[in-house]
Amino acid sequence: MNKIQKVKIIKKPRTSINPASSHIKSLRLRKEISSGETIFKLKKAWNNNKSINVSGAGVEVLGSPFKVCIVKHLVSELEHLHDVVGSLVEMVPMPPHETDLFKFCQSSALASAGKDTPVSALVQFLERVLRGLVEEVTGLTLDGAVTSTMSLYGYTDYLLCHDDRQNNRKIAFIWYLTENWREEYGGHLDLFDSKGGYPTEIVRSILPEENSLVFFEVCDRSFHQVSEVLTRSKPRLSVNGWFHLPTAPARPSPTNGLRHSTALTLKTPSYALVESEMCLFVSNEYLQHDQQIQINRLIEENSEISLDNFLKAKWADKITTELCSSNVTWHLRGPPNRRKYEVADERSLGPTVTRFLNLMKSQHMFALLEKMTQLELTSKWVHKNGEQSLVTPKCGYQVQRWRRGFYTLASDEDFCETVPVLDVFINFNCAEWTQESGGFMSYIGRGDEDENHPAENLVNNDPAKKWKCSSWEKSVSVVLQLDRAVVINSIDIGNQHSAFIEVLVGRSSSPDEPFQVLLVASSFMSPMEARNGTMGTRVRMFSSEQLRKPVVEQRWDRVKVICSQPFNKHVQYGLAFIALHSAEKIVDDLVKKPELVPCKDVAMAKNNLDVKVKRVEGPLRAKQQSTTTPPAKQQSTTTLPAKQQSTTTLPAKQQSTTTPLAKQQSTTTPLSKQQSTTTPLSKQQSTTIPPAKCQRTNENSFGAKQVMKRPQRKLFSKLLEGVVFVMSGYQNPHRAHIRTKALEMGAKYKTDWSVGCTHLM
Ligand SMILES: O=C(O)CCC(=O)C(=O)O
Ligand SMILES: [Fe+2]
Repeated sequence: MNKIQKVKIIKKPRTSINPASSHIKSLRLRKEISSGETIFKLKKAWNNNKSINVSGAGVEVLGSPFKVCIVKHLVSELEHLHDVVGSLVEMVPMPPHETDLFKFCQSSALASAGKDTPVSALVQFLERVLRGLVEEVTGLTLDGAVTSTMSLYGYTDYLLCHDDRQNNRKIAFIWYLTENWREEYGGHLDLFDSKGGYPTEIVRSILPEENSLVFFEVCDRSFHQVSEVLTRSKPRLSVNGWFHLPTAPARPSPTNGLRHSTALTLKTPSYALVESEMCLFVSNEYLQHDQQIQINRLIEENSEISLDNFLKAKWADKITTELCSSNVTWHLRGPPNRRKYEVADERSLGPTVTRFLNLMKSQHMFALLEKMTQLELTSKWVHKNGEQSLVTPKCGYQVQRWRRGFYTLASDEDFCETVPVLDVFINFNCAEWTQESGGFMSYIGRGDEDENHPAENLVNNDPAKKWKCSSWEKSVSVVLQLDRAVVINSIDIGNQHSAFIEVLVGRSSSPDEPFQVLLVASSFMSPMEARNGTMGTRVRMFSSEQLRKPVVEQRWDRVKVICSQPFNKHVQYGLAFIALHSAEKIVDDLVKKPELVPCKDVAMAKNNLDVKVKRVEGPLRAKQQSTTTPPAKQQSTTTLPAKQQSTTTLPAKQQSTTTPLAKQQSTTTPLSKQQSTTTPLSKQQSTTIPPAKCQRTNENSFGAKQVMKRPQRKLFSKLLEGVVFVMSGYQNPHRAHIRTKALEMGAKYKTDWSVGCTHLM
């Protein structure tokens, strides 16, 4: 039986537009730019870190805050440029992307477009003409290949402060393509000054004028951002990318994490306060035992909770008035590549706020939170190595003020890195807050794991790679395109924590016909296993008897796999592998180079999934941001340490609202390798942003969430306990090496697949 070399994922339908490459071929640099005299001046300034404005040629070089070159009217033929932009916008899908760092629409890498299309012609223009110009000005010899994408920033889109240092990028460029862009539309390219490796303030804002080009040297000072787009009238369009050095050694991307001390200083609770303060401030119902039990139950289930009217109205009002008073001194907190919001100087706070803060950091509040969460929040004697020590949880807090344009980037370092944390916050001055007002607090999972598990992994025969959803959704699906239609006689499926897997089939020749079920939804994990996270990597093999007749007797070239996990919301699930077998002979040549374009389902699912609150192996990350025009909003935040693991939540007795926002991934750089989808631009522009699980900014609502999970340590020799594996396709010595390692990790090895085997490697 031949193994069908799985798949390419459905390709975008051919557009009716004929290659408009002729337009692009006729794009020429405006001749004043490349005159010998201009280039000489620019080169000299660039090399000496000096600024020069060759105004006659419309070109400027900046020596600080880092080396930047700004070219106005890059190409001479504006009509041609309009044609090109028109074709590109129609041809290039630009799905929306959002992380804590950015929100915009972006195409996949333009270089992946087929030959003889307007896109490939544009890439050639970038690689030849633009690279030539950049090389002349900078004196660098650059790699022939450019990494480029098309980006579209709609209303309220932005890209926060970053330095572009990734993947050996040497020169970044942006070519702006929207006609008549005006100052009041926002979307400026802001350049930051820096000090000691940290961005400090914006020293230059560049208007993204049509047909202007900016390029700059990517270095540890190249901090820049795209300010929020403030117009609904048109999107900010650009082609942007990076040139690399030809033989730059591959080195890991700098983390850009620039470790910054946590915003909070941790303190032990105060014991001075009398308990009556608690009854004075906190609404009675939250002090009642049965309410606390109910709250605890909900926290156990969801790991977060929002308690409306946590404080008695009278006190909440007093606090609000004091916080809004002009007596309070607010300081902006940075650095801009990490956060931007204001923090109150404690000494300037009014008496009620101070009293309230004392309550929040008192042992009584710790005890109340302990009752609600069942986390260990009060001092405990701990026996360790025959000795007893008193462990006292600590808290850190801030009184923050948020307004339009403020943000924090997700970072575990905002919390203690090694200690689990309970995040607690209370909002003031946001009565009648609407969704339009923005300012949500969102909890997001690590996106970087998800980036490692794209659907492409299902076609790269690497057993270590899997396809996983990036955060929980009841079901996710992927469509695989085979090289030809065949009868599928049997299927092997390696599970990755899905409870059920269903396989459907279709034909590319009849795209409108619904998929037909080939393998009915089959159980891979019991509800108990799913909840406990055990036995999530079973392999099951389905013979033709287990596949549905008459479907199994017919030829199909599309395979849709639907995975679902209704029992455990906190697991990234998907497929480890799927192998389809056919008795028909498959022509090797056709199947060896599967082309993979993730289908819309995946891209959409990914977008949808990424925004959900999820719990993955690592700590959850937090994001706070305010992007629309709200009245000034105030938040106060208290973080308390915690110990146990728990999950997401909903409100106790009163309602808490979770409101849709947008998708977040926690990658720290704009996506340069996006999936392409079949969604035309016109559709995407009207795409509503996928829902996210966000904490609504409710007036006087109290929110709590455990944001870190302590990984359970396991002995190395037990890491693969319970795994019984067989190996296929590995040659010695690699084979022996893997086998030995797996055995050392507690797995059992079998030479052939048999009952009891759990993994096929
Ligand atoms: O569009 C711009 O002005 C800058 C884009 C950018 O910085 C990026 O994509 O990394
Ligand atoms: Fe950038």
